Amino acid sequence: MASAEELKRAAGEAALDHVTDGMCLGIGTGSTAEAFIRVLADKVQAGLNVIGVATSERTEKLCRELSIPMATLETLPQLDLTIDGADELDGALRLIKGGGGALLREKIVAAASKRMLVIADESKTVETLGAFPLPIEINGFGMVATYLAIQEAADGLGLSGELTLRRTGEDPFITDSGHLILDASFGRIPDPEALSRALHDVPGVVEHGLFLGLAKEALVAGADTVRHLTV
Ligand SMILES: O=C(CO)[C@H](O)[C@H](O)COP(=O)(O)O
Repeated sequence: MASAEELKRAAGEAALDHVTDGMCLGIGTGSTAEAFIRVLADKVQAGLNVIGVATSERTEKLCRELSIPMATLETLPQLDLTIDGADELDGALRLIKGGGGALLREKIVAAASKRMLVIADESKTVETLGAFPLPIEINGFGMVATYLAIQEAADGLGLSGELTLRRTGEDPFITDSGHLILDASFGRIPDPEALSRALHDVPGVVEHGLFLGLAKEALVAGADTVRHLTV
């Protein structure tokens, strides 16, 4: 049986077929995105000409270490393709992202791209989003008020569950943009669009990890093959 690492690498290798010379690439965050970055770096070494925009400081550092040419979204605000992992994807390619804490930049970069291609292994596919706790990036100011307002918004949709402040050891986890993350264990999310709107209506919510209508394609690595899903 293929290991998780092998599946991530298979998805990363399959993603290379979608990368062509001269592309401006959004580059995702997480272990699957890192598997892609490593195979991309080999191609760049062999002469592929691309320029990347990272979705996190961690990705930026790895890409630079591997000599992938990098730019910022300020200098390159329109990208051809973003390749990124996901924590969950459903049949309509709606995603939960942010397990690695990079959801805000990931969403900005994906939205600035003509295409978003998700890379994942089969374990990430679900019927209904929500088994993975939904990351919600919030401003530190008034965080208790924001916490309560999120609970109220979720209650209004019939969703309830724990909201947990993400930590690194004893300290709150701080995102690359200086915010906090609440991980929301709502369970099944039958109407992700309604939850997205409700969360965006809460002052203090900077962004959430529901990626809706952004990904039109995914490469999902299973034991025998990598499936190319489209919507
Ligand atoms: O959204 C993300 C980071 O914010 C990642 O894409 C997501 O957490 C999946 O990570 P991995 O490939 O390590 O399972």
